[in-house]
Amino acid sequence: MKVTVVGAGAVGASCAEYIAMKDFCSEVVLVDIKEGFAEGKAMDLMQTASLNGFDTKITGTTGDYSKTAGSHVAVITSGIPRKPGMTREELIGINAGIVKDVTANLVKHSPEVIIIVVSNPMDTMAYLVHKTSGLPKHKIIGMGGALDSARFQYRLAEALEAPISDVNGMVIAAHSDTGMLPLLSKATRNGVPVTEFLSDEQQKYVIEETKVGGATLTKLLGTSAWYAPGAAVSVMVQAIACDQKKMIPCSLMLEGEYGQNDICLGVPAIIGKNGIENIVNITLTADEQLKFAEAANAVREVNGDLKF
Ligand SMILES: NC(=O)c1ccc[n+]([C@@H]2O[C@H](COP(=O)([O-])OP(=O)(O)OC[C@H]3O[C@@H](n4cnc5c(N)ncnc54)[C@H](O)[C@@H]3O)[C@@H](O)[C@H]2O)c1
Ligand SMILES: O=C(O)C[C@H](O)C(=O)O
Repeated sequence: MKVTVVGAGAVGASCAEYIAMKDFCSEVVLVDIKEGFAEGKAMDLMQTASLNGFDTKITGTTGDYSKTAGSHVAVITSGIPRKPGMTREELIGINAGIVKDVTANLVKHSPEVIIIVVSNPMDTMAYLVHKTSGLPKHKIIGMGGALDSARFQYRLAEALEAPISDVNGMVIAAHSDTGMLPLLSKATRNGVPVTEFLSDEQQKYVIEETKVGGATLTKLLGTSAWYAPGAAVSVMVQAIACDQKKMIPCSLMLEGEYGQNDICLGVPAIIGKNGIENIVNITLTADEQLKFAEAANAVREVNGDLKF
């Protein structure tokens, strides 16, 4: 299994590192536009192989996509991250052009590739890849829900004063500060609804802190996060590489599901060797349905700024 990661910056390198550490791929190719950067990151990571005990071969290239030929999966992390005080949506002006070019290069050299879109604003970038790549819809997967769900579980464990392994929960809808929808109604501690343990105030705290999880880290770090994003991507790549049929919330093209059409938004999906193998329809409360529709309206407005 060959995986390409475009963008050898914070998220790209973290994702390559987690993929290598889990040792389920034969090869990871890092691509960056900055001269020598991907080569340097690849060499540094390879020098951890004997220390960390993995056999995955990591190579780097400055924009030579022939080196990515025959990739099964490609991850797009190229583009700029936000700074404190910015929204993800403000990145569209620069990142749309980058994502469009990178997609064309990837598909040219790996026509069968499955693309995982990470660059922000992610739901809109996933939509852009759908509109420009010519790939079938099951091969384009936006990464947002896996990360947001991990942050939801972190906040739930904190409020419950429980180990994270006791907690389960999922975030759907948009990967944005306002459009995220943490499904508190379905979150559990070892199968027991968390709503049995948390006060209304605690529930509100968990939801709000989850939604601004990325902004909180951006404020602390001066740029956006990379460890949890890299780990979230590695989980998705592994689900494909090992045909795990895992249910992961991903941003994917909706064609009637959840009452939406012609939009990429986060919903639970079964991820396996073919990419998106099934879209899972779950029952939402009336309030959740309303919030999902509001998130869709906001993403649709951002999509309107795209030029194909
Ligand atoms: N979807 C998510 O959950 C999620 C999570 C974290 C970050 N992000 C997004 O991922 C992107 C990357 O974040 P980061 O922190 O790694 O940024 P970064 O600046 O550390 O890395 C980005 C890299 O992309 C490279 N790049 C730029 N244009 C390129 C091109 N045309 N071809 C190849 N490489 C190119 C840059 O040289 C840089 O090394 C941002 O848009 C950020 O908002 C998304
Ligand atoms: O917050 C950001 O801008 C980066 C990313 O989308 C995240 O959620 O960490």
